[in-house]
Amino acid sequence: MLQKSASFPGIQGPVVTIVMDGYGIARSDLGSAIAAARKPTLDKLFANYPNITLRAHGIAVGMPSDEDMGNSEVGHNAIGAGQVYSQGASLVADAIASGAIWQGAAWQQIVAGAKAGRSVIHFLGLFSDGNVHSHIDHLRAMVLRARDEGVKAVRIHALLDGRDVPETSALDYLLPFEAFLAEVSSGGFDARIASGGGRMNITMDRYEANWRMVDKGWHTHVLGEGDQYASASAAVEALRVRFPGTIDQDLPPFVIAENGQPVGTIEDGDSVVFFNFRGDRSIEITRAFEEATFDKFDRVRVPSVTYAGMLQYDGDLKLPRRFLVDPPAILDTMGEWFAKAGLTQFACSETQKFGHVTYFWNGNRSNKFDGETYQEVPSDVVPFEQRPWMKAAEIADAMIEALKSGQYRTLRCNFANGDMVGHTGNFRAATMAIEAVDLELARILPVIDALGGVALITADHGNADEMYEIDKKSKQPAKNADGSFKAKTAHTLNPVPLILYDNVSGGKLGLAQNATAGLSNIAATIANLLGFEKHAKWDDSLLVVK
Ligand SMILES: O=C(O)[C@H](O)COP(=O)(O)O
Ligand SMILES: [Mn+2]
Ligand SMILES: [Mn+2]
Repeated sequence: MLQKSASFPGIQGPVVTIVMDGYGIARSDLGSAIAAARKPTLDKLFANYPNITLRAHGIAVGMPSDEDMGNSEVGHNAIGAGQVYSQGASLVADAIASGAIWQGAAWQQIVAGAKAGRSVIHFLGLFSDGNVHSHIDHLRAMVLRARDEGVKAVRIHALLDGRDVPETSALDYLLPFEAFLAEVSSGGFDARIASGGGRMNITMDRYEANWRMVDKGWHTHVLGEGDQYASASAAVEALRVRFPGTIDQDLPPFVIAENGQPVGTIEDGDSVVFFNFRGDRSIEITRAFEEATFDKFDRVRVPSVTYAGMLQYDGDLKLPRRFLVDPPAILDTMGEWFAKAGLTQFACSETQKFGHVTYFWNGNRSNKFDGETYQEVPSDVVPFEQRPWMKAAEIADAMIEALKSGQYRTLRCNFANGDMVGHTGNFRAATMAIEAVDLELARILPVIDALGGVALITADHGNADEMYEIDKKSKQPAKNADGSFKAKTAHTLNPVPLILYDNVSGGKLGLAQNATAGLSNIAATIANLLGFEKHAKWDDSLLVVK
């Protein structure tokens, strides 16, 4: 049981955590949609309330190195668990480096399954080195291992990124990889890219926002239906001419064919590895491969395959059944321990981030703890640069209603705007996204005051704080040939804010900045605000009681 705090009785009213997804602290105003936004409420918060910065990238959130940006999964895991676990990116890299992955039953079944059939392994996943959902080096290692174990053919189904990496970088990955595949295709081994498309166009939907994407992906990868090209790089070049201005993540699907025949449809007896390690965008396609009865779209033909995910994406649902590397065992989350203490908890976001404040928050578990209530506001299915306000107002409505109901001791929400609009690379829309969040904070905070509560306002990682690519050499914003700035769609390496909105303690409470303060210190801070000591496993609280 969590112990009652000896030094602080806890806030009488509700304790609220607001995650502004993708809101980092920019190093420079140039290129920051946050600096360019009109945000009087946030300006007042930074000027008048205790606030510090938190590390939200790299080793501080369980990534392999400090070159790795943060992301929603590792960020919400660290917030919710109050601890830092080695995350998928690190676990897979380590399993490959040590060779443990090849000794595991899942890899051996993938190889044995393929050999019992046509001896084909399909590798499907996000084709970049973003290290948010996947890493191309993991794919390369698996192709080589498959060859060395005597598999006859591999087929790669490449989801183009442009969201965790520069927005038109697909050829930087495809051309060297095609050369690599050509080089290893000898002595009876045949390795080719068979299909692909932009990750926000096909296959990688999340939280059931738009099953149509998965439907299109199935038709592309499994059935081999769609526009045909001679190679993936030729497809990308042609699609860029046909759809000018379309960035990689949005490119339409393509199928690689020879003499009119797709080179890599997925057939009975094949093996399939979905090589993303992150779960949110892996679950729907995995369900399409694994579920016997399935009503999300017409699969037309369901090949009988040996299927594995890089990790298990949902431990509660056991999805997928077979996986190459064990996921981090995230234990003792604040959701669990607050439930054990009998606290009522409310979580809300719109579809695009709903799982972030529920499933990621609770250590990648889809089942609720006792006393938790979840509310999902359905997201629009549109390009978010066209609706930068997204569902911020509706999330605020839900939070205000939940607050006023008096039913919840602690509440949390995620505003998707800074992140989802930041990923479009549209600077103007991103400023509006931040302005929308600011407007809604101005609605929620007075309600918290009226109830005698407090709020922690923070973020999971940066995004809208850096909307221009930074040139690696000069460290300055990079420019296009025409002199305009190069739009950046990915997350940033910047820290995030932690603001304590407190009008009830009379200045008794503050936040302690220290060199290692990070997202994993938030759980203990919330526990203290609720009047509890932190769980022994959680990183230290940042709350100062004067
Ligand atoms: O999945 C995505 O949209 C991006 O790769 C990462 O964004 P998120 O980590 O904020 O979800
Ligand atoms: Mn995020
Ligand atoms: Mn993001």
